[in-house]
Amino acid sequence: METDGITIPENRTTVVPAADGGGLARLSSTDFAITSITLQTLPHLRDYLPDLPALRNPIDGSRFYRPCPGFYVGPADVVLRHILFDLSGDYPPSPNRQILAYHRAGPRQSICFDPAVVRAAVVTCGGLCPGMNTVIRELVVGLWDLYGVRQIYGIRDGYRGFYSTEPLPLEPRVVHNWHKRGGTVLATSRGGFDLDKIVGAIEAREFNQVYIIGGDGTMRGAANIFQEVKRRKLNVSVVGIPKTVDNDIGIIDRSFGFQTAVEMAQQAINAAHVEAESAVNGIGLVKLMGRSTGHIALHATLSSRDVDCCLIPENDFYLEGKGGLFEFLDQRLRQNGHAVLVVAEGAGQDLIPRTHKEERDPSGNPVFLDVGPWLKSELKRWWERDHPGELFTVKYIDPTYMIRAVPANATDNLYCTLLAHSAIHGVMAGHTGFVCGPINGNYAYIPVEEVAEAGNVVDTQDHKWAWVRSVTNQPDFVKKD
Ligand SMILES: Nc1ncnc2c1ncn2[C@@H]1O[C@H](COP(=O)(O)OP(=O)(O)OP(=O)(O)O)[C@@H](O)[C@H]1O
Ligand SMILES: O=P(O)(O)OC[C@H]1O[C@](O)(CO)[C@@H](O)[C@@H]1O
Ligand SMILES: [Mg+2]
Repeated sequence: METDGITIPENRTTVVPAADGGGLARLSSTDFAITSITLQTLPHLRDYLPDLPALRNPIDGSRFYRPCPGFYVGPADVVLRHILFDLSGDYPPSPNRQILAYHRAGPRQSICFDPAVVRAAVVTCGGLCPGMNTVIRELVVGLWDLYGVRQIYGIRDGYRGFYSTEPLPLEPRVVHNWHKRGGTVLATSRGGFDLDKIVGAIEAREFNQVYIIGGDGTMRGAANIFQEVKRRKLNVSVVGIPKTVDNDIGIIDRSFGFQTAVEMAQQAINAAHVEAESAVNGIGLVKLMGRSTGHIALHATLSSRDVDCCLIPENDFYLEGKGGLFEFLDQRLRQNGHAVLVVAEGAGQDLIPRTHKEERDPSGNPVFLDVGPWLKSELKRWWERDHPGELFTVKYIDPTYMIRAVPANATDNLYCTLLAHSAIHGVMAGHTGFVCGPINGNYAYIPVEEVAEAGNVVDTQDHKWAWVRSVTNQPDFVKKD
């Protein structure tokens, strides 16, 4: 790849000889050596429109600050996918000790878009997540202030809004206090993805920058839009900004809004704890979001310390018999007089009797059976059967949308700002078909197709889950014969 006159090898192996004393190659005096770094290809509009101009970044002439040395990020600046290595073994598992790298996010000295002709569109898709309005706000203010872009539009109602609604003109005056509001002012929806109509509308409205805020489903849609835009050879940059309260998007460190949701979940857990502690044989049961992943439940459990057992979709559990949930709760109630259970909404799905056919939402996601009320009634049934006449209370709390329909906390707001700015810089430089996000704390550009395919589930074999088990001392729910 040729960028700004520097040739960078992408998607192929740069062999760094592991010679004695060989700097980067030799990490220690053991036999471990990184033999190569593979830089992921980052799509660029010039891949199919070779004659695009190279313009000076207008930040150079900013009235407010002078870019200092090192301000601009060059094509040789990379972020490594892994920073943890087992020098004696095989972690991370990679053929021939290849290390994956991504282009670093940030302002580029040379850009491809004349700000005067930029027509930017911003859309939000999928479920709500704290911080969506902050990202929209920062996209608008960043494009306006950093680059002098004046034509910025909000697409209402998610993907379907491209072809079914009028774009909403946005400017700093309009969005200035949006970061204080939960939800998305642009509104969002599931389903309604019609590739032809969406790209047709992008062409008809003459948008040349498309900022797509959404989760894993949205990123799969963004990958399709990017491919179709490329097939039509349109001068349109497409960027994904990963959003999901469930934290189920892979490669990036975490998604924005997740920390806020975990913080909100504490209120429910605290209430469940107070209720359980104040009752005779009290159980506090809290159901938390997490369609197919238990990240919210796991992090809420770790930060609370009041939780006795955390049930997640990635770790099957059972109720009856040795090593089961009831036996464990029996011990806890005898020891402490109360117990707190946190269950992720996707947990225990194969234990709940199904009375009707599996449903799907308009995006095709499964609609789950409600684990909370089922578990509550199972707990009552168990107690009445095994401890007839003894006092017992289950207080069930389902905060559902309360953990995601709030404004982002300070950490997430900062994160949203950095994401928006990263997206703008990459797009203005002509990159397309990418997602921006932090990898090991540093912001990178990742091909959207890679993000669309990479999920993020809780790894029950890693240290974090072991940590949960050491905090709760809950059973592993592995049946022993
Ligand atoms: N494979 C796909 N191809 C094209 N579009 C898709 C695909 N999957 C989902 N979409 C579209 O992406 C949008 C959002 O998808 P979805 O409802 O699954 O939410 P999400 O982006 O995963 O966010 P979250 O899970 O955090 O709520 C919807 O408009 C949906 O139609
Ligand atoms: O917004 P809806 O369609 O009710 O969907 C709720 C789902 O959205 C999420 O918040 C994010 O995917 C899940 O945790 C939850 O299952
Ligand atoms: Mg999703």
